[in-house]
Amino acid sequence: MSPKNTQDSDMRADTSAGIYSFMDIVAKQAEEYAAAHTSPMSMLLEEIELFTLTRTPYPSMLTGRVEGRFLQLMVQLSGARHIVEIGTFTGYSALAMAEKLPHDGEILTIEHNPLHAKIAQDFFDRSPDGFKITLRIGEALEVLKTLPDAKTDFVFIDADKENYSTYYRESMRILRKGGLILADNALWYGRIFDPKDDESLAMADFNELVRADDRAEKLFLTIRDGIYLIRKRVNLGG
Ligand SMILES: C[S@@+](CC[C@H](N)C(=O)[O-])C[C@H]1O[C@@H](n2cnc3c(N)ncnc32)[C@H](O)[C@@H]1O
Repeated sequence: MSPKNTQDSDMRADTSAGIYSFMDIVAKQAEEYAAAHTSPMSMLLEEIELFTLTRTPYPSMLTGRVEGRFLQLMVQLSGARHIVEIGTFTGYSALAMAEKLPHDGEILTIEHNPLHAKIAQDFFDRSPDGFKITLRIGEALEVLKTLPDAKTDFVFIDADKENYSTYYRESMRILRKGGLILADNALWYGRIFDPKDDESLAMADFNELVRADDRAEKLFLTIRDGIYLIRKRVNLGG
C-alpha cells in the first residue's frame, strides 16, 4: 500500500493545495457511473489512487480512473512517443501514460515538491513501465526552457494555475506540428465562470489565450474538472 520509505506524516503537513473538489460542479452520481463503466486501471495505479485518497491531504489533485483512461487512449491514438508532464504529484498520470507508451517511448515529468517526487519515484520503481519515466525535480518553467523546439509529441499540463499561460507558450514551442496538449482543470472547479482570485483569473486568461490562438485546433472537454485538448496545427497557415 505504501511506497517504500515514504513518510506520509510529512505529506499531511503540506496543505497548500487541493482545497476544492470537482464534485462541486460534477454530479457525484454521474462521476461514479462513468467510473463504473470505464475499464479498471492496473493494480499499481489502483494502489496509487488508494494511497493518494487515504494518505495525502489533497486527493482531488489525482486524475483518477476516467481521466487516466482518457490520457491512456490519447497516448495510444496519437502514437505519441515523447511526452512531457508538468506536475507529477504521486505519479498516477505519468504511470498511466507510460503503461501505454511503446518500449522506446519516454515521459519527462516535472515536480518541484521533493516529497511528491519521492512518492512518485517509489511507485515508478515498482512498475515494469517505470523505466520510460524520467522525473525531474525542479521548477517546471526552468526545466521546460531547457527543452528543444518541436521535438515533443504530447504535453500534459497539470500544475500551478498561475503559470498555465506560460506553460502553454512553452508547450507550443517544444511541440512538433500535430502534437497535442492536454490541460487539466480547465473548469477550475467552476471558478472560471466568475473568476475573482488569482488562480481563477489565471485559468480564465489561459482558456482565452488558447481560444484565440490560430496556431491551435481546440476542444474543451467537460470531463471531470475540464480538460482543454489542443492540437498544434500541422499547416500553421491553414
Ligand atoms: C494536480 S497535481 C498533479 C497531479 C498528477 N498529474 C496526477 O494526475 O496524478 C500538481 C502537482 O504540480 C506540482 N507543482 C506545482 N507547481 C509546480 C511548479 N511550479 N513546478 C513543478 N511542479 C509544480 C505540485 O507540487 C503537485 O504535485
